[in-house]
Amino acid sequence: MLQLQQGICDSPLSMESLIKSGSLSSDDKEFLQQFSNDANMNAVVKLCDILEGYLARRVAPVTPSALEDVVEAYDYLRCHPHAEGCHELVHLLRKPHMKALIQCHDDLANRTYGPRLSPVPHEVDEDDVSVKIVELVKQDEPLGATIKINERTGAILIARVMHGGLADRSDLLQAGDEVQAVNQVLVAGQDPMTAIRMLTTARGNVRLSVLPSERRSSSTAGGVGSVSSGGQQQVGVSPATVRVLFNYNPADDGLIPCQEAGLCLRLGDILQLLILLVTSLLSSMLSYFLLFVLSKKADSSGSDQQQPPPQFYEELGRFYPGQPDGPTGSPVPPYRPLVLIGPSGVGRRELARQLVGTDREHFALPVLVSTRSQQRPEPFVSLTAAQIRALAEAGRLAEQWTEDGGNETWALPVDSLTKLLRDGRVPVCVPHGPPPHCLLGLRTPSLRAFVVYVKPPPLDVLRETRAPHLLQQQDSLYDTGRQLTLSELEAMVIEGQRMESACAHLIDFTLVNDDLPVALETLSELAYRLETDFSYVPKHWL
Ligand SMILES: Nc1ncnc2c1ncn2[C@@H]1O[C@H](COP(=O)(O)OP(=O)(O)OP(=O)(O)O)[C@@H](O)[C@H]1O
Repeated sequence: MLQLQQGICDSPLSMESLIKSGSLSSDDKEFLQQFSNDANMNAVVKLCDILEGYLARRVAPVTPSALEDVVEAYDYLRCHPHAEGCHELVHLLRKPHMKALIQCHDDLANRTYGPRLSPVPHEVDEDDVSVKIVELVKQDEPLGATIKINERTGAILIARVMHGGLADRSDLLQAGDEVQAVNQVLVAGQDPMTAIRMLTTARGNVRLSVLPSERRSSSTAGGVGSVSSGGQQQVGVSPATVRVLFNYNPADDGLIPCQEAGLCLRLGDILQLLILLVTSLLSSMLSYFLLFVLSKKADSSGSDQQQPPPQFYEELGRFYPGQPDGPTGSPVPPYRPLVLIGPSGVGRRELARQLVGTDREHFALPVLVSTRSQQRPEPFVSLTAAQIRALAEAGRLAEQWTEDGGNETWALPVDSLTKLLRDGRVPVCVPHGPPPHCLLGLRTPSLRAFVVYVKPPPLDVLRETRAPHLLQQQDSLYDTGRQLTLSELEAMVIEGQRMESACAHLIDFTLVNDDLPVALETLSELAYRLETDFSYVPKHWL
């Protein structure tokens, strides 16, 4: 039907001339006459004209990275909740389908809906002699592979195979294969543009003569320490992301074989390990690195510190990856509870209270349960000891402790946190006990708590910022009910150092609490950014 309409649009006179020609019977002529006079038919033809005109127009995206701009605007508005009209916009931008729409825009603008390229290989083997004949059936779609020229030999090589493209689907071509001929026309030694032209213009059955790369056989052999024909040792480490648990500067290390090639590591950094082709120098560097890591492990295993299990990390998607497990089946925003740890008196409660005060619709202190019956400033739900015990036995408590000489049992129920998360709010928790124990029920795959270590500043800054006369002046501002003695400040610094080194593997962010308003602003920015940026979590949480 469309083709017929298109034919009519293309040649408006052809119908007329057909009717006038003597080749049609009178019935056919009458039918065509009625057909061409029909109002609906004319409307359809007009519609075709309009659509054709519209399709001929090129629509260009205003920006290729709308998501970035939106995230920036979202962050800004979240940190400035009092700006006029921002509330509604934040609410709108928070919606998962809004993100999907913007992401879709960017995908179209960047044409990322097509197949993705696999990484460029570093080396190509050239010693093979067996020729492989590959036959592909190619219509209008591209080959799905890029080629490059080996400058030394002039060989035309497959540089990359696009994921999901024709070459990839055929499973017959591999990065590193040398293309010798296309449809029996030799390309070896020719200008790569000629080869590209031949590959792009060829249609139907395309026959390629290729010298296979050895990469395929060596990579499928896999395994640690397999040796390829090039004499290079291939380490069978799959790409992995790990977290650095200690500071390391190669310049301070007298044992490293090549200091210039050493990596500066900072505690908490995320390292991505890729598959390596290891030359002898790199091999010795890697062995050194592994020995170094092992000796670090051995160093600390002598102490009473709890050893973290070896853990790989994974990127957590940003900006509403959306988990379809909301109460109504709708996606839940990817909020994570914020957990503040730190030595006693460092200001965790103060920061938590103030953060919640900046945006009560978004942040909340989780409701505790207790056997206590009288009220306290912080809200809690009174339960019997048996009820709390039942929750503990069912694994529904993130933390439990006693107060008043063991007379009162207190607990943080997991449900209190999940309820807030489901309501689209971020729970801000201040665990009662010391880490790492207090984090066991919070750093779980379902809660994925983000741990902020509130670090005391150096003693002189502590003395300055927590001086009694300052506290009195700031009473109204900070609601400070507690004055710390000098010995408490000293103990805070020592305890802070111990906690930081014992829990390094559990800390996601270190916040120095020197100036309270500055620390609060950093915490608030971090909390909002966490919702829009990538972050790393242990792989087994996902
Ligand atoms: N940066 C700061 N400058 C000045 N005073 C501060 C600062 N941070 C916290 N404070 C004050 O220090 C006191 C202790 O803070 P807070 O009660 O929050 O500590 P905490 O870490 O929760 O300790 P604990 O775990 O023992 O309850 C409070 O009076 C608080 O107002």
